[in-house]
Amino acid sequence: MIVLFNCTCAVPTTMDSFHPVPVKVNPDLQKERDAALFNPVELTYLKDGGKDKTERRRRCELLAINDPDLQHKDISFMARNERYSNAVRKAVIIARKIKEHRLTNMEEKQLYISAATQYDTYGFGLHYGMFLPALSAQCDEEQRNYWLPLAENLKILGTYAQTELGHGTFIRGLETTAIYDPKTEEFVLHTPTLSALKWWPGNMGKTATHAVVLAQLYTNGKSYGLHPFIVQLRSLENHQPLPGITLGDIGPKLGFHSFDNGFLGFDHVRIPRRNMLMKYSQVSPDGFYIKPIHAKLTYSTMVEARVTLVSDIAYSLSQAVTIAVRYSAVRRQTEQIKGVKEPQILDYRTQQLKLFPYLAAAYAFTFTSFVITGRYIEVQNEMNDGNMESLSELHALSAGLKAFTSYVGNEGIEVCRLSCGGHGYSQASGFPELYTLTAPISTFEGENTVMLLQTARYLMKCATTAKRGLELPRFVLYLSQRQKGQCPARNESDLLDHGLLSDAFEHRARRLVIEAAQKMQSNIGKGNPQHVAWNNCHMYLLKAASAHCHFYVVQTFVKYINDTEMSDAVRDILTSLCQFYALHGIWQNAGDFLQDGYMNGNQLDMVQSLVGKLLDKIRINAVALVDAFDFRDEILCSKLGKYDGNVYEAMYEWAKNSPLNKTEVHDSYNKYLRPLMQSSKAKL
Ligand SMILES: CCCCCCCCCCC/C=C/C(=O)SCCNC(=O)CCNC(=O)[C@H](O)C(C)(C)COP(=O)(O)OP(=O)(O)OC[C@H]1O[C@@H](n2cnc3c(N)ncnc32)[C@H](O)[C@@H]1OP(=O)(O)O
Ligand SMILES: Cc1cc2nc3c(=O)[nH]c(=O)nc-3n(C[C@H](O)[C@H](O)[C@H](O)COP(=O)(O)OP(=O)(O)OC[C@H]3O[C@@H](n4cnc5c(N)ncnc54)[C@H](O)[C@@H]3O)c2cc1C
Repeated sequence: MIVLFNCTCAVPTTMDSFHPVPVKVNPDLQKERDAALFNPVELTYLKDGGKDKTERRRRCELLAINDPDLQHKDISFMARNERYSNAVRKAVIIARKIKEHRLTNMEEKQLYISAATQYDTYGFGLHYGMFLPALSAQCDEEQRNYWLPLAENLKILGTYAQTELGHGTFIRGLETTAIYDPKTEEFVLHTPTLSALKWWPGNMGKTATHAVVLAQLYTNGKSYGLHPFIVQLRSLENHQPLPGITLGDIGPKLGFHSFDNGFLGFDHVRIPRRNMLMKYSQVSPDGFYIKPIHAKLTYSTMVEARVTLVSDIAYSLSQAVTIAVRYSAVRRQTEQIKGVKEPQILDYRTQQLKLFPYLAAAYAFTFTSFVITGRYIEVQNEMNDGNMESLSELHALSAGLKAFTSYVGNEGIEVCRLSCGGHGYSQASGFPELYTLTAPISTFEGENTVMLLQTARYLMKCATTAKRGLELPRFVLYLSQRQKGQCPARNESDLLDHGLLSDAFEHRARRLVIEAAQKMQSNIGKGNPQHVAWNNCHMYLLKAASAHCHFYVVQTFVKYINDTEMSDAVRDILTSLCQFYALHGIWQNAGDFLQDGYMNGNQLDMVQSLVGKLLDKIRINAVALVDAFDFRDEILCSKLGKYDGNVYEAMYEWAKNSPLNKTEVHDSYNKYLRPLMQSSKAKL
């Protein structure tokens, strides 16, 4: 370890940190760092997967942060047009620099991109995020050889065009048609109605030259459902839309201001037969259809994206708690004893109760993202060998976790913003961008309620399988085990046991899944058709899916601590954080644990008391816990969350840059105010 800080206060911090040496660290923040009971760098290494990986990440980030070509004024001071243009400019530079820096590894590229884009969207987000993955997953060998080099070398720029104006969730109901014409060996793409216009695809409004378009396939007069097609949208010479194609931007949104989400219509546009992506299903030249080995393989791009979003949410929530915890350490408010300095707001129990559940969740989701990413890779390998057995499991897991984590993540970011009082509302805080960037994750890649219902659908099947005594996949194996009676905790120390806490969430999940299955059965027993019974049982199904995901996260957190090598000090704080995550979850959902008598009032009292006690353990380490996320100021983009804690100086400097401050007297004074105030009527 090296001594890095040459600060004006107390003892220099020994931290293997890559933050630049600040001239002066806010003394309150320094005091927090000095008091921490573990070394945050150790936790950084753990989170990154080892010291080497941390160093590599930091190198990639610095390459972007220190690059003069990637600098620009704060996006908060840009209008939409300028933001879009800036995002495209940067995307082009990023592409060039990735080559120059020889960043060939996917992880390194992503790290570089995320540091270079900071808290804005990436101008080629859909190209890399969905277009390339869709091509990789859905092209056959020959198509891959043709399209991938073009896409990878940015000779074409792509998007993923699935959603329509009238249809987003229910994709079987999409209206865009692709009718095969064997005479010319072409598909004819057509938008039959207004509601069939493709609507929302990112980078489609102004940027993309190509799209993977999801359309209803017809051949030999028969409909075969949704299939992916690669379609050229714009000329590669002058970027004009091609004949028969209508394109545009859908207008400003809640956020994503630099993104050109677009609309797209086809008027009998012809594409070659081989533009249907044919890895899983094919149409022969004479129009014969060959079906895929699994009906839902067309949806695989969405599964991949949902897995990635769990990591994105963990990352955004980590940023939000970093800002809020650091700010809460430097912000002082409300004199308690006359003449004595106002306390740090982080000392208020209510502030801790706002922030620490999300601090714990940020870690829980980070570890969960490791596990689901690992599982995704395993299943992908199985599928590459032609084994589709685990696809349903992966779909249920990724859909549920994407929904569960993004609900909590969105809520957490908003709570963090509120916890910063008025300054949280300023763009200087970073929250408006962070919130609006993360908010649509609850909607895109599958609306959250719908995704939880998909998980519930899978769990209902598993409940039936379990009842029949048949084998279940590992992550739902608990459904085939018997309920364990009552929670055995006799005192507070019992309730700190990770095994006991995990069992409590397991019990709750199993009970709610079985209850939902019974409600479904009794609804169907009353003569209701399946879809009516399903709708009647929505409230049980949603709760069951959510409880299942909650259990999965708690179990993963526990397992991570048990299975990972770490120092005693880090183990100690992660243990407290995990206990807090679980106990707070029980406290917040007390009804579920009391409803069937699994826990009693006395145990709940102990849970609540422990939540209070753990606040102290986390309080002393809170700043170190957020430091361990290791966000540089240039990446956090928040004046409230600055590493040196010099918040007020930073806010004042930032405000001076507001375009309204360019002139001392604004134009509107001469145009409107002066005539008003100097008119005879306005005289007092
Ligand atoms: C922090 C910063 C982040 C910055 C990010 C910047 C970049 C921004 C990028 C944003 C990009 C956004 C892109 C998009 O949004 S693309 C569009 C995404 N759209 C969706 O996700 C649509 C959601 N709808 C669906 O997935 C399906 O229609 C739905 C699953 C809801 C229903 O499908 P369907 O009606 O066909 O299915 P059924 O309900 O009848 O079920 C039939 C069986 O199929 C199983 N199933 C469903 N989906 C899958 C799947 N993906 N894989 C495997 N199996 C699946 C389902 O469980 C049923 O199985 P059983 O019959 O066995 O029960
Ligand atoms: C920022 C952003 C970027 C996007 N980028 C893309 C993109 O690049 N490409 C693309 O193709 N699409 C994109 N989308 C579209 C996105 O995928 C859809 O908006 C999303 O899938 C939700 O579908 P929807 O809008 O039809 O919602 P709806 O389904 O209309 O949802 C509205 C309400 O109906 C409820 N509901 C719907 N169906 C059911 C059901 N079966 N049971 C119970 N409740 C139900 C939902 O829970 C919700 O409360 C993007 C969207 C956003 C916001």
